[in-house]
Amino acid sequence: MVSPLVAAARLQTRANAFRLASRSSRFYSTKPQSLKERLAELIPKEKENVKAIRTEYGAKALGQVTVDQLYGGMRGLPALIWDGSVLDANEGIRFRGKTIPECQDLLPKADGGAEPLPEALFWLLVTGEVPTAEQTKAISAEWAARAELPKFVEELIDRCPPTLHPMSQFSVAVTALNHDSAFAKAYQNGIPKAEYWGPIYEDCMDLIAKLPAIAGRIYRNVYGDGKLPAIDATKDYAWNLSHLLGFSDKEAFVELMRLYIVIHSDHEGGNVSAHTGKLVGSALSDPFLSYAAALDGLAGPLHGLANQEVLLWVMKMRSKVGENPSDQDIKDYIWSTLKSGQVVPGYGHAVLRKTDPRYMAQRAFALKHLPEDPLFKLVGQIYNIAPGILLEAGKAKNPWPNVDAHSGILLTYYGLDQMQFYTVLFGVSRAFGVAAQLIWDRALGAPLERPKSYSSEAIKKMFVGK
Ligand SMILES: CC(=O)SCCNC(=O)CCNC(=O)[C@H](O)C(C)(C)COP(=O)(O)OP(=O)(O)OC[C@H]1O[C@@H](n2cnc3c(N)ncnc32)[C@H](O)[C@@H]1OP(=O)(O)O
Ligand SMILES: O=C([O-])CC(=O)C(=O)O
Repeated sequence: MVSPLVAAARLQTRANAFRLASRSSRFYSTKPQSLKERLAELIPKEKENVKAIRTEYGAKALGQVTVDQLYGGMRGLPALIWDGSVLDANEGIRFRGKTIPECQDLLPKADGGAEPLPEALFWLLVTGEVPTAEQTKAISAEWAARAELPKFVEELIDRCPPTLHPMSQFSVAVTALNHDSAFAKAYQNGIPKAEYWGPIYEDCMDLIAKLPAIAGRIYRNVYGDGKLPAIDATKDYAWNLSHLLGFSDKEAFVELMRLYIVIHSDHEGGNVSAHTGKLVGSALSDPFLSYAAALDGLAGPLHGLANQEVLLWVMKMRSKVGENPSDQDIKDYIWSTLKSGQVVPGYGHAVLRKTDPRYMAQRAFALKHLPEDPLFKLVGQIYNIAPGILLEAGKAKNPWPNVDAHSGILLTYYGLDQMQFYTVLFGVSRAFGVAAQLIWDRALGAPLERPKSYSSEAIKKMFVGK
């Protein structure tokens, strides 16, 4: 049974597809309209839209800023613009207005696949439109064609000691891609501001295309014999990522990667990685430098590294309480974590106040593909217990699980059990949202970010006696 919302979105998509198909057959007899061509059409309209909003509402206030917000990590502070995705505290993420189930329903799939293709999600994030199957395939082919790494970047990764955390290796490699940045070169050659988005787009496409080769190389160097297969230009992005990691023979793993990249791609503008990418990009650092900075933020345990921390925590729990713990064993373990001053990884969120729909999407995947897996059952048991304890402890504003509470056990099931590597996969995914945002920021001429900071002394002086 399809909800009215999904049915309406489907109709809209079919209308879009029809419009696109007829436009492309009129103007491009052999090739479908490319993402860059569509973007070039959308940018002037969006510039007009922003101009109109600023003329009409530019002087309106969005609310008050409290002193607590300055000390409290700016929670709830309205400070950023990003159209790609919006997070509702109770409902979770929508990509260009579409929920995760709607994306699963509407976005093109691989032949024989059931999960949406990340290529299509990128198109959606950039344009707000669902691409046709043909356009999605064209992105797969384009990314495959751009996938090769410069030799010196391969050597740089090969020289990293295997003891260097995979996220640090990842960041080093992405930073080094700046060597060939089209934007950095164009800037040095005096490109005018109105044209920035063109080379930024090229860099973003290169960035996303090269991430599987970086991730695969790190994985094979640290956990294998360092030898990598060639990518297959006829396959999709997630298949090639799986192939470079050594898992493309498991069709369900490839499907997992498709879902994984889609759900981890973007989480509105204010999360640490997305905001870091935007901030660094605002200095006109190229997309490689901007995304390396974003990766460094993603590598923190309160953000993307939490997926590694969850699995470590679950494994430690298992070694303490055994394979089949009672509810009481789990309760005691969670309390011992809290009493020792640590967070329960995978639980809580800065914005969400209900179970993360990304957790639910992964749970649905597990119910379909690995319902009897003992680790999946354990994670489900923890889900039944942890929120009650976090509520009783009374500190966390959100006692429910986030995306990171589930991803590790899915990867472990398929044999990817090297948990230090997990955040690299998150980093491959998050590039989709950050890249889409960098393209639009430069297209719309977003300025250098520079908010005001205050000293505590200044705050006291402002309010003393008032
Ligand atoms: C992809 C992602 O980034 S999803 C998030 C991944 N991170 C994790 O799963 C780590 C565990 N969770 C947390 O640390 C937090 O919930 C965060 C960082 C995600 C959100 O932080 P905040 O917005 O500050 O949460 P909140 O306002 O609820 O925090 C209030 C208090 O509850 C604590 N708290 C929040 N979540 C948890 C948790 N899971 N376990 C224990 N304590 C928690 C906070 O540490 C804070 O304590 P303090 O007052 O002593 O500083
Ligand atoms: O939104 C946040 O702050 C953290 C998060 O879940 C993400 O970035 O995916």
